[in-house]
Amino acid sequence: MATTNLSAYDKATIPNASSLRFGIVVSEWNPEITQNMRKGAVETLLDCGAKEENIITWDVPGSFELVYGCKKMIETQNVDAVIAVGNVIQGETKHFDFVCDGVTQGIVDLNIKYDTPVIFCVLTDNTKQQSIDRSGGKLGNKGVECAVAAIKMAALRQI
Ligand SMILES: Nc1c(NC[C@H](O)[C@H](O)[C@H](O)CO)[nH]c(=O)[nH]c1=O
Ligand SMILES: CC(=O)[C@@H](O)COP(=O)(O)O
Repeated sequence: MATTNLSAYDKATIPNASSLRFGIVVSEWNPEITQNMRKGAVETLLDCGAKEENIITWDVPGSFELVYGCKKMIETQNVDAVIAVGNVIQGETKHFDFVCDGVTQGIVDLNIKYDTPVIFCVLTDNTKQQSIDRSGGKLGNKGVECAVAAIKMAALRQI
């Protein structure tokens, strides 16, 4: 059963992001996918009131490096939330499993260790087409979904 549209959101249900700072850490693997998600995330943050100067974007080599990149973003950039953007596609070997497990557990650990939410914007797909469909294709854009999550979690952090 395919997922629902990832890009649907109701601004009336989203806090205003005008006072919030966001970090976005983007994997360079599969850039045609990750750049589309980054673009969707930035456009959504801006649409919900975020200021362009309050969105800091860094690149890392691959999804496995997202964990360290998000760690440094939290430690040095005074952000209210971080969006980790990556795309892992199954190849011939078990490497897919280890990368996915590593980035997943690493982001979980960051959410436990730091008081800054890290949003899991990592597509872990069987095929390239699945990734295309979820990064601005027929199923929407994961970056949009994760930008909304980042705003909501940043607002929760301020309680
Ligand atoms: N195959 C994919 C990778 N592999 C690279 C790792 O993420 C990592 O950079 C390397 O193992 C060095 O530590 N990364 C992705 O993001 N997507 C892939 O499909
Ligand atoms: C997720 C990966 O690292 C994978 O795309 C690499 O491909 P392979 O498993 O064929 O080496």
